[in-house]
Amino acid sequence: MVWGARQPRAVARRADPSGLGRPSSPAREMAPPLIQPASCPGPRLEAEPPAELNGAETLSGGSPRAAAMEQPRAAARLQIILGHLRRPSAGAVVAHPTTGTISSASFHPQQFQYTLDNNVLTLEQRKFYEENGFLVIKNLVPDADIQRFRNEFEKICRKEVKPFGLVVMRDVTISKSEYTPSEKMTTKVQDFQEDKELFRYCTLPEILKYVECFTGPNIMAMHTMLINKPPDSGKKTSRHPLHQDLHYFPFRPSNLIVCAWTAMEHIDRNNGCLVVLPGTHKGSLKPHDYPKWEGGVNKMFHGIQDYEENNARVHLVMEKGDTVFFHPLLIHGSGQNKTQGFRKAISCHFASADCHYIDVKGTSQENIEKEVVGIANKFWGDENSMNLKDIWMFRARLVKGERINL
Ligand SMILES: CC(C)CC(=O)SCCNC(=O)CCNC(=O)[C@H](O)C(C)(C)COP(=O)(O)OP(=O)(O)OC[C@H]1O[C@@H](n2cnc3c(N)ncnc32)[C@H](O)[C@@H]1OP(=O)(O)O
Ligand SMILES: O=C(O)CCC(=O)C(=O)O
Repeated sequence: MVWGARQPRAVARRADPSGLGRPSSPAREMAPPLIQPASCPGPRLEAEPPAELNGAETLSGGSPRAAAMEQPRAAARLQIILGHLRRPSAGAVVAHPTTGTISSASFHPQQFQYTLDNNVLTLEQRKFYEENGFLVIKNLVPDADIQRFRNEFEKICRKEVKPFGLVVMRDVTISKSEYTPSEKMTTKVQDFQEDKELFRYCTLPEILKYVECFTGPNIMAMHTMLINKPPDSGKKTSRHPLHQDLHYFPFRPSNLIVCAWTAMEHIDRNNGCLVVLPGTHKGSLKPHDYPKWEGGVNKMFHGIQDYEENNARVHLVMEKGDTVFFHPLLIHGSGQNKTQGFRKAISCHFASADCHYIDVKGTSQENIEKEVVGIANKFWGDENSMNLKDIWMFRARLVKGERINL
């Protein structure tokens, strides 16, 4: 697998991040210390019975490794970097009217700190995101695009295409069985930034139009996934534990990061929909670690150890093309897939190019850094000894505007 590689700093970074005009102070946001106070504010939406949550996960199908062996490492990296520099940004975004049912809260525009005023979100939509930390836009991605993502995913599973840097993962319950290239053995593909067809998702005007409401105009695609949640084997390993995505990210500020997650088919509690804890984006980053599940846990599926049990949970039932945008501190996860089908969703975490990297040493993120760097070094060789920032710089790609810090 490839979590990343070193990129020359002179190429990838620029000084002087521009202001985004965000009302809240862009003061440096630090990673939380290892021991931190548990704080969990949170509004209430509809209270539902607790969802069963947990993880699904991965195993490399070997394509990055194969690719890496085909060419010297330094040349491969240079090729990627030059590719990034040549790539144009995604271009102008046309505004469309929005759809979606919104509930309101008692905010005034001057109090907004999680959304930007660019005439895309309605006032009600902004209020909803400010209050809840997520926003579902119905029917955002056209069927034709979803079909193309599906086709490409199937080609990857059959190994007809082997995108550079892609991580192919399989569920922990089959992680030690012999690998046969098929959709049934592929739980997730991650880091598809070099796959032209899948990466189209991150450049879709429909998506970027909304992303800009959270990140501002300079947009980086930081982390990409197509999740193929498998039918649960009975061990409940298809669950994704409740977590905050910021745990994985060594960049800040969190308010300039947003995830877009698009259902590729009808998704409900039966096949493992997303479950979110509304309002938890207003809390802090909490310590994460592996949940103690009897049936096993997928690699790197860390969960929050001490979330507020009484916090309301909302299950996001979505149709094909519906897209949820959510804040990286929002506590979320997904339940087990009780059907025989493979539940598909495609997602990208976007960040403002004005964000900056942080050092997570001495913070609660140190455990995930250790795992990620350990795997990257195993793959690329210790002599390259990458740190978390190098890894993220490797996979980050500009999709709109100007590459500034990240
Ligand atoms: C915001 C966002 C990041 C939120 C999330 O998505 S959280 C989850 C993030 N998860 C990940 O990023 C997982 C990344 N996965 C990977 O990096 C890879 O699939 C690996 C788990 C490292 C496996 O890499 P691979 O190249 O396939 O290496 P190998 O086949 O040689 O396996 C190495 C050892 O790992 C084991 N393994 C593979 N898949 C899993 C799994 N799903 N769960 C637990 N263990 C697993 C495998 O059995 C092998 O173990 P040993 O033979 O060394 O004992
Ligand atoms: O798609 C899912 O089931 C969960 C995805 C998720 O929570 C994540 O990757 O952060």
